[in-house]
Amino acid sequence: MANMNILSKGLLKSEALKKYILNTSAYPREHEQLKGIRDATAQKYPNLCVMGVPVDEGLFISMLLKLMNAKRTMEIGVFTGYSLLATALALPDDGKITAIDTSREFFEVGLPFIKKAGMEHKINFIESDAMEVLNEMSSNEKQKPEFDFVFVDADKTSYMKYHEHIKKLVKIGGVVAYDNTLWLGFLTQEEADVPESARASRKAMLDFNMNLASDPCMEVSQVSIGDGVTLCRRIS
Ligand SMILES: C[S@@+](CC[C@H](N)C(=O)[O-])C[C@H]1O[C@@H](n2cnc3c(N)ncnc32)[C@H](O)[C@@H]1O
Repeated sequence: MANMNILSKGLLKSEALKKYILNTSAYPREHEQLKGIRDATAQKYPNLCVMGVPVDEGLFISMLLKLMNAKRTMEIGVFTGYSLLATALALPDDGKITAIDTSREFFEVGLPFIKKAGMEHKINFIESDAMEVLNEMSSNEKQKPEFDFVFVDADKTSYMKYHEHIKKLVKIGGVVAYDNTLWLGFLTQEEADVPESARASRKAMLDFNMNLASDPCMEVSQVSIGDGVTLCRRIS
């Protein structure tokens, strides 16, 4: 019973801390057009708006990109463009983002805010299944792109397949960031306690995390921000 109390206090504290971080350092620093995307998404897709990266994660990605001097990036899983615009704002004026999503409709919700921020010229949006684009890029031996940074935030069951391609497309010293690697906290629960709709992704994420932990090509750091972001720096 005593242990339960400590545990529940810990969880409550962590929710309170999350709010504290958002209110103190994240919301006040959110770019006006990013807030525009967040509000427009909540209005248009009230049940899906949690798909966008949270504000503190957007700031984290922005900081990382600037520290790396990233110029050429790829994003898999754009939705309405929150992380995409956070990335575009962090890149230099001649920076370029290859942005892939199966839905142009989602992307178009955020596009007016991307335009207002003056960032459209940095973005090449491709409406496609990500595997098709990755297959094509990987098979083009003559002009294989070399990305400084790749952000992956699409279907969780495909992360392992994406990784096999991306690790050859990111340059040595470049970084791949995988979102949702804590998968809503379900990873540490028994499968029977997890809603059926989340089980396939939970299993895929458990396998993916295990696989990354022993990937000799990557230095790995799993960061507990948002729903978990795993940073992989290519070392060979
Ligand atoms: C979690 S949302 C991305 C959120 C986004 N990063 C943001 O900050 O708003 C996942 C997106 O992945 C896209 N997606 C799912 N499966 C995909 C696939 N196989 N190829 C490309 N995009 C995919 C969905 O259409 C959806 O927009």
